[in-house]
Amino acid sequence: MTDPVISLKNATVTVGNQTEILKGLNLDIYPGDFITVLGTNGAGKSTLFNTISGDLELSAGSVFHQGKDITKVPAVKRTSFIARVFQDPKVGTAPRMTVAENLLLAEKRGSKRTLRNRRLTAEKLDHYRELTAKMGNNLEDRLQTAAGSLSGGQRQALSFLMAIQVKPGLLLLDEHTAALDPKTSAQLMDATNHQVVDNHLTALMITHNLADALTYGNRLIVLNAGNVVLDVAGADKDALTEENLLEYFVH
Ligand SMILES: Nc1ncnc2c1ncn2[C@@H]1O[C@H](COP(=O)(O)OP(=O)(O)OP(=O)(O)O)[C@@H](O)[C@H]1O
Repeated sequence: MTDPVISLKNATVTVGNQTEILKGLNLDIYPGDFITVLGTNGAGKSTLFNTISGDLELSAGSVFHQGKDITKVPAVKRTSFIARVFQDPKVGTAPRMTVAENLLLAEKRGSKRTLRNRRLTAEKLDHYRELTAKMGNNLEDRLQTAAGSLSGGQRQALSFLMAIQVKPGLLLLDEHTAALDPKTSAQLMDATNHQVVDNHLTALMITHNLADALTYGNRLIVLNAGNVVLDVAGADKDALTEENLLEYFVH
């Protein structure tokens, strides 16, 4: 069987007065997995992402990347293979730079982010126009607009494109459509799905939207009190209903 992209073994995070917020969690993420992640507030979803990205150290257990132990590898080094999109449209883009400049900046994942010695050629602009047009929200007409002047939906679409500009080994989507109005959110979700599927990305997506969790992805996990309480894929996932899922939402 193929090696997992990321493996968490007995991942444990303890804070303050011995409070465990991840409790010996085990999870194997395989190439091409698109996993929707559900769970009550405080279940440990963001903590899970923080341990994968390296922003939070494990108190016990290990993280492996393609079989290599990366438990002690800092977040900054993991950006060469892990990309993340956050809930807040303001995070992830440089507000004073144009959309095109932001995309140019994102072309070198993991290395120092500078525009020195890099130029926006006509060829690049054509490529960015094509890329942004796929997001379905007229971002392609705003390539020369400062990111800070975009609508929330356009800015989030830009953050998303920047995250996948260089294909990441793993894409972490941290409620990336939650701050948007329902129509914009649905539209970005649809574009996200196309990009993940068409580019064979491996992705985890935290959402509180049960319908989205059921509709998208090949696999679904539910976290509760710092552990995975449901992990289903394929036909088992397809057979799930929102009522089934609610049974796992216990405080
Ligand atoms: N650095 C920290 N110190 C103390 N407690 C923390 C810390 N980080 C998270 N927690 C606690 O750990 C639990 C899990 O938090 P986490 O943010 O991972 O939950 P979540 O599932 O992402 O929740 P939400 O859906 O509200 O975003 C919560 O009870 C939270 O208050």
